[in-house]
Amino acid sequence: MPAIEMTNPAALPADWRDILALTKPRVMSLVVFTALCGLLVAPALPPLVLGFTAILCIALAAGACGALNQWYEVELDAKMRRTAKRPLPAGRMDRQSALHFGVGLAGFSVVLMGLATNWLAAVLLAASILFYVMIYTVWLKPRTPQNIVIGGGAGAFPPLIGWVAATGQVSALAILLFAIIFLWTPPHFWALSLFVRSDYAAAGIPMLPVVKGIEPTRRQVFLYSLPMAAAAIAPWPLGLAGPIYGVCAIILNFVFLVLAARVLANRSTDPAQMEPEKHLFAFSVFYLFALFTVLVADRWIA
Ligand code: HEM
Ligand SMILES: CC(C)=CCC/C(C)=C/CC/C(C)=C/COP(=O)(O)OP(=O)(O)O
Repeated sequence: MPAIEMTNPAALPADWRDILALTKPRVMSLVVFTALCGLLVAPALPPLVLGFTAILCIALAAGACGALNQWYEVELDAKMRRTAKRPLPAGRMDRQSALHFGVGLAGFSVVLMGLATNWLAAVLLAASILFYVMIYTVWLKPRTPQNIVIGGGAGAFPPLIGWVAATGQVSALAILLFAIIFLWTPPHFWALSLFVRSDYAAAGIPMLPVVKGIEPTRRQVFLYSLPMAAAAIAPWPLGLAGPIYGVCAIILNFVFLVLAARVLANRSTDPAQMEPEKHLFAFSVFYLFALFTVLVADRWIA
């Protein structure tokens, strides 16, 4: 645990914007959306109230992850331009409150999930929170550039949990949805890490471009994009999704691969000239929203 207390009592208390910021709402939006899509493409739909409760639980759990991550990383966040204005490093909230908020949300979301849907969904939810906080944030992130490959698995759970909340069991499409996000995470994050490399270097976090350099990271971005595209298109040939999904998935993945190839071809080491990396990062977020949207549309229209 970071040793120093970053609290600046003069700036307390936090307002609702800080509490919201603690949950990383922009990231949470995609986590929740993929969970909702996992629930909506499952073979059996739960009653509306239970479905809504399941998605609420996943949102609260994702918020807990954000709060616990920021509680643990207050010193690191203070060293990076991108994160220095967060409520804890900026001194607008005290660490103890963030810890209580995170633990409370985590416990509440898991128990509510178990009571409202089923205990397999609750166990998977608890495992994702523990995975993100303990395996990714505490263990791997400060130690190895493979942190996001292994630890990023936590972010791949939401559609699987949505599916299990609806059906009580795991099946092939749910596992494929997990695989798509698992393989999507490295290009998503490493594209960003290339143009904020100096932040990670300043904070001493061993992200790939800091440890191995820019060119190897660009190669990894492209290499992970290939199996990601295969996993994303696979539901169509496997008969788990129809042609609407198949055609849209091919187009989305084609664009993704073109942008990843532009990253691979970029020779600049100056963040100001890393347009291909910025484009791929921005597109990666749109891509996942769009891919999951067409999966649901395909299921509901066809
Ligand atoms: C270990 C895995 C991951 C890492 C290290 C990572 C890292 C990041 C970082 C550093 C940002 C920058 C924006 C910020 O400061 O909030 C970001 C943005 C974002 N990430 Fe990830 N991410 C990961 C996985 C995911 C997953 C699984 C999802 C959702 C399925 C996701 C969705 C998003 C979204 C929606 C944004 C916001 C982009 C924006 O602000 O426009 N990320 N990610
Ligand atoms: C089912 C469930 C609850 C899953 C949620 C898992 C989750 C929160 C996934 C998102 C991953 C994420 C925010 C990574 C940010 O990396 P970082 O923490 O290194 O980013 P930072 O540098 O911005 O703090």
